[in-house]
Amino acid sequence: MNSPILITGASQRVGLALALELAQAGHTVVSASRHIQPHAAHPNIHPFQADLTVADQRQALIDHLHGNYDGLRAVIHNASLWLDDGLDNLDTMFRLHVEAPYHLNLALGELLHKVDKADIIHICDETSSRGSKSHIGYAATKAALQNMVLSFAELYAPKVRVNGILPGLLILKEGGDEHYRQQTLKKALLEFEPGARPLIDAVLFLLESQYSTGSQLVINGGRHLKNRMI
Ligand SMILES: NC(=O)C1=CN([C@@H]2O[C@H](COP(=O)(O)OP(=O)(O)OC[C@H]3O[C@@H](n4cnc5c(N)ncnc54)[C@H](OP(=O)(O)O)[C@@H]3O)[C@@H](O)[C@H]2O)C=CC1
Ligand SMILES: Nc1nc2c(c(=O)[nH]1)N=C([C@H](O)[C@@H](O)CO)CN2
Repeated sequence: MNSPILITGASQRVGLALALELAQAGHTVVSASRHIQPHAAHPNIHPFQADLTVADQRQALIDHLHGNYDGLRAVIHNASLWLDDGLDNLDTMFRLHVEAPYHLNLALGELLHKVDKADIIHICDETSSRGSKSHIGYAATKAALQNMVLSFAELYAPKVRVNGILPGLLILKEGGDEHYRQQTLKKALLEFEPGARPLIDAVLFLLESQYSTGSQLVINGGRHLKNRMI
């Protein structure tokens, strides 16, 4: 059976590392993002160019999956923009973090139900459960993404498991200064920049897991325990 894993936002950084790991393990990966990167080439990775904030392009991805594959092994919602606050940015992040996963999950349910075990994984953020005064809109739209884990887990059980991953720091934004880097690292008990590995490990765990649905895996280096008042 021809049942790939769809990863949104796999053109760079964490999503790309995840796509390569799954492709090297023998999975077919459909990678959907706005840009197609030559360095992301792998015979098992099938790139699909789409801006997922645009309804027609999102629908083209859905039609492509229905037209070319018999089933879907997993959908991983990784595509994201970490934008500053502002009305336009809030709208863009709402369309990417909420509207796109909502429509994709509903439209791809039939394909997911065609395989024996299927997974949907929402890549959220630890700020989706505690807020962020510097990225209010980002945290709020990721919170909605986190909330949809619960609804879709209930809707699609038992055949499709739906889980969330809440990372703290993975990879710092390029171009940040050393002071910002040190300040950010110090926010966790484990004071290093972990890269994509913790998220890849969490995805591999969920893909193998038989008994997790509607759950949230937090990978934040113990950030919630740092500088506690008591
Ligand atoms: N980096 C970190 O420390 C942390 C990351 N996370 C989460 O982990 C995930 C991976 O993080 P990271 O690798 O840093 O994310 P990046 O911001 O580096 O990459 C996000 C991906 O989303 C894609 N994307 C952005 N806009 C759109 C769009 N409109 N349509 C389709 N694809 C889009 C980008 O590709 P393109 O530009 O080609 O469209 C890119 O591949 C994200 O969900 C992020 O929120 C959570 C906590 C911390
Ligand atoms: N889509 C993205 N989301 C997030 C990013 C990013 O670069 N792209 N970065 C962060 C920060 O690294 C943060 O965790 C530490 O300052 C959060 N989300």
